[in-house]
Amino acid sequence: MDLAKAPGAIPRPPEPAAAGIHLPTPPPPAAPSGPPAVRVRGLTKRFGERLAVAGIDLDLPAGSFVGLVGPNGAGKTTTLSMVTGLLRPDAGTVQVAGHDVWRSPVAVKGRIGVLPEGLRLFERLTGAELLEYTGRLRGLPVSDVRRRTDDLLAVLDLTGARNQLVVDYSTGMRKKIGLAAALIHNPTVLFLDEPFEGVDPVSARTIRHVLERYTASGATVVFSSHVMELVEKLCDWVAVMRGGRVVAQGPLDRVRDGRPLHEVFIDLVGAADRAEASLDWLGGPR
Ligand SMILES: Nc1ncnc2c1ncn2[C@@H]1O[C@H](COP(=O)(O)OP(=O)(O)OP(=O)(O)O)[C@@H](O)[C@H]1O
Repeated sequence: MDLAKAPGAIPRPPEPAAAGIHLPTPPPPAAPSGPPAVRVRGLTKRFGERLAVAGIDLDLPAGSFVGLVGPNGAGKTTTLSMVTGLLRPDAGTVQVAGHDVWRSPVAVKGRIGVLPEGLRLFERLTGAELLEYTGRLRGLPVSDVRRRTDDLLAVLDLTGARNQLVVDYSTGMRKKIGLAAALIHNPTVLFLDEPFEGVDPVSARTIRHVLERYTASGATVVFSSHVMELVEKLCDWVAVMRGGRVVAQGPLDRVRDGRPLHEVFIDLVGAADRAEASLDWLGGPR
């Protein structure tokens, strides 16, 4: 299949000199061989009184596998929605592959694939029809669309369900067909919000293989997750959010600093030992 060819692939830049948990606002990484996959400056979003994203800066190098992590309500989905042009920021700028998301939306949208949280699919199409429709919307020739549809369905183990209506797909199958739709135009940067949520281990492994193959071609994946083991296994770059701020970002090994990621995460997000507070009745006499 032609996913691995990635014509727009940008070579992976060297690691920046300094970034990690001891430097909450690290300097932007050097990117001598091209623009970073994502460059965010001062990105801000308020919902009423709530400051969901508080003026964050992010520099995600091209060619990396990026994990965006943080506790519930940290601002990950809001950030990804603004970075992918789905939600207008109150302030700040976002560039993807060197193009401003809000000034050049067409240039950006042609270069990205998105699997958003709570993805709505065209339920009354079959899996194959959904991919063919998406490919045609992306402006691909019919012959390419057919070939890519067959390839994606095969790699994602959906060939047997190609003529089944999407409404009848399971949660994991929906994630996989959504991923296929996000990949069909061979984007330069792929954004995935919780791609492994509700997915069984076999489907998760299939998705992982597809993503690893895709990044090996020089493309960039940015995904949000709560599963530190997965982030540790897949990612070479992480950004940690808490309360609408980026509290650490950089190469995984630099952020981890020799410790398991979940320990670093708990330190960074300041998890209090709340479970012991006031549940003395739980498990007591009934
Ligand atoms: N449409 C909205 N209207 C009002 N508040 C919102 C809206 N979307 C998000 N928020 C608030 O913004 C904050 C950040 O939410 P967001 O969904 O970005 O967090 P998250 O890190 O993705 O969380 P989770 O891991 O639980 O999915 C939360 O306090 C949330 O309640």
